[in-house]
Amino acid sequence: MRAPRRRDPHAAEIGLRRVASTGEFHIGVIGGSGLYDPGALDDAQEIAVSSAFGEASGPVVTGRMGGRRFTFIARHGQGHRLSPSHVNYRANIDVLKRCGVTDVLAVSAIGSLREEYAPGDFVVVDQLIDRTAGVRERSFFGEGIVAHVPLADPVCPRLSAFAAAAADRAGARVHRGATYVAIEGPQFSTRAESLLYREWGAHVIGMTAMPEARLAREAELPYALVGMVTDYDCWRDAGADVDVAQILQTMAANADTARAMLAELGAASPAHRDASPIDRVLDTAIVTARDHWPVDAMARLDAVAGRLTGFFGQPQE
Ligand SMILES: CSC[C@H]1O[C@H](OP(=O)(O)O)[C@H](O)[C@@H]1O
Ligand SMILES: Nc1ncnc2[nH]cnc12
Repeated sequence: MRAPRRRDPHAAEIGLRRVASTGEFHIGVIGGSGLYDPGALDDAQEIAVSSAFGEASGPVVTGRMGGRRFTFIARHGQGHRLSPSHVNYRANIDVLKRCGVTDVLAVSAIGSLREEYAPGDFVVVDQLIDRTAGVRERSFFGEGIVAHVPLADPVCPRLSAFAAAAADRAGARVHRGATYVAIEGPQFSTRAESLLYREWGAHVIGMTAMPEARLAREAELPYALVGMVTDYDCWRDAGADVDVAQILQTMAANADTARAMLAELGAASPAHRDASPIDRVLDTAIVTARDHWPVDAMARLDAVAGRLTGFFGQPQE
């Protein structure tokens, strides 16, 4: 599906500050490798939204499915131009927050580190191990305003349960609960690394969930990750080691099921969702004394932490 491209009359407004929340459940979808569009959205609009954190991966597409609002961004950009190390994760999350999303569902291609997670299966991840190299921007905070959010449980159990049920209804074989190890890439792992991650207890592997999940948490957005297994990485004695052709072929075969999952999610989600503790995680995370918050940092955080900083120094709460 190609949504009509247009400059929304409110785009400048959206680029400046987060859209006032209507209290409506609004799902932001980050589409990974092989999922460059969300499927048919009612009243689809493509909007270029600017971010205080640089260039997002591309414009968002916003519209409705099953009555629910979805806003979609392709993680690697249209045409898959951005490597996992070059995705601007901060800008993507900032842009989704500016669009008023209440929750973020990431959809990713993943390798399997376990025999029972077979190519084509969907895996709803519940834990993350970060093996990225530390070069990706992993926090919105630190330049003038310091915050330490809790990340013990990096995904939202409610959104994960909604997504798992939707994937079931879309006809996928679904595994609930798995530990995802995020590597820097862009190369795939060595055999020794793959075997080591299995010993660590990881079940699946990818290159993008970190720092995405960290940033969603800082932006007070409940985050869930549905992985689609594309390969067995390189730990098995039998079978071929992972390569991109294998991944893209499996993704091509499963992208329609992923879109069906989104449609099912829209059809079954409540119009309004109950509050989540993640919605207010910054209440107890910011350590910098309020009278030391620099105005420029407050302006940059107007979407991510707008609930606390307000717009250009005017606190909203
Ligand atoms: C194209 S193969 C490797 C690539 O696929 C996964 O991307 P995403 O998580 O965005 O679906 C993996 O993390 C790598 O970035
Ligand atoms: N084996 C693998 N390693 C890292 N990222 C992946 N994405 C899909 N398969 C992968």
